[in-house]
Amino acid sequence: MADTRATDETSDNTGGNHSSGDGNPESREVEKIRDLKSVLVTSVLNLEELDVNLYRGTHHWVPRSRRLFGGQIVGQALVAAAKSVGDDVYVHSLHCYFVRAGDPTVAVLYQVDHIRDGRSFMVRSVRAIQHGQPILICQASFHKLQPSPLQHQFTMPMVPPPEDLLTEEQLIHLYLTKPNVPEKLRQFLNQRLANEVPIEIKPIQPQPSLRRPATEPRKLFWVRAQGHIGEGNMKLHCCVAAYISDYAFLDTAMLSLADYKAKFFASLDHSMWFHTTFRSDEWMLYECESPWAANSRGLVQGRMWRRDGVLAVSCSQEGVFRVQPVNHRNKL
Ligand SMILES: CC(C)(COP(=O)(O)OP(=O)(O)OC[C@H]1O[C@@H](n2cnc3c(N)ncnc32)[C@H](O)[C@@H]1OP(=O)(O)O)[C@@H](O)C(=O)NCCC(=O)NCCSC(=O)CCCC(=O)O
Repeated sequence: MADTRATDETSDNTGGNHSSGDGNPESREVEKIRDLKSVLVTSVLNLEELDVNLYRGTHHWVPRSRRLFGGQIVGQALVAAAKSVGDDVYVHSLHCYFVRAGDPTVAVLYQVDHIRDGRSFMVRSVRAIQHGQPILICQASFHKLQPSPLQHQFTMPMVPPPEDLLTEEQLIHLYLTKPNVPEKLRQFLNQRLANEVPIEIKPIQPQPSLRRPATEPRKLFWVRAQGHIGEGNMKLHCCVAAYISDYAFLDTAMLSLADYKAKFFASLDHSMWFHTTFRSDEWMLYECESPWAANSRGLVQGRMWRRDGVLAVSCSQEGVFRVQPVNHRNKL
């Protein structure tokens, strides 16, 4: 398969061959941020080894729900599992259940069990533990590279390139310059700007306001890790993709329902399939859709495309949604 990744010469020392260096001060600022090593690599996915097959992870960003971000727990579980396999195998899939809410005030322990080492495949089971109890159980399977003539993939949807689109932050700044933005909405948007999510997003069809009509439960956005990671460590890019894949994914299921908000929602499980090499610090198109929702649950499926059209990762997740009608008089 074609591989359009930047070489280390162009990416490690210069901040990569990213296209925002057009001479204007805002772009230079963005470029400076891109030069910094991603916090995902320097801290979030940098687990401390406590004992054989036992690791400790800490947090960087905690969602407004005050429960740990699911993508962080999955990403860290995959880091722990990947430490127990050699460099000649790559994760091809993982399957997780979120069984308890994560407590953001304490670290998470990751205990790895070696389930089987086969000739081609190796399977690991990881338990993420807090307060002596599992918060996540994860099975991850690794595979040697075994090329085969059996090859196909869907075609990437046609969308504008990331260079033609604004980031979520830029869209919020733009929106806040409008007159008559309700105070509650202004507060909400300023809170979003203060969020230190280590992910950058460029929506293909930005929602102009929070008051939106019901639509087809499908959305597309460009996404990448904030900061620089560089080429070379495919295991690490898979762990970063696991982190990224859970962000802004589950709410796809809510798009079909207008005039309701989720008073409680959480992901129940998360599965991923890794198909080929990619860079998680380069823009990837995340195509998210929800084929079904009912009975307080919704299913979402996602595909992450490299910008050269290669399907890199597939994901799926089911979540629980407890919804209530929005009172539009008090609505943001
Ligand atoms: C999924 C649950 C909650 C299931 O546990 P449970 O004891 O069976 O909980 P539950 O009974 O469903 O209660 C949960 C909540 O739902 C309420 N509830 C229960 N039944 C009803 C009803 N009929 N009507 C209205 N509300 C109902 C309950 O009162 C609970 O609410 P509460 O927590 O008390 O406010 C649990 O296993 C859990 O917390 N697992 C961890 C889930 C998690 O933390 N996932 C990862 C984080 S979510 C994420 O990262 C998504 C991405 C977010 C993003 O895009 O920013």
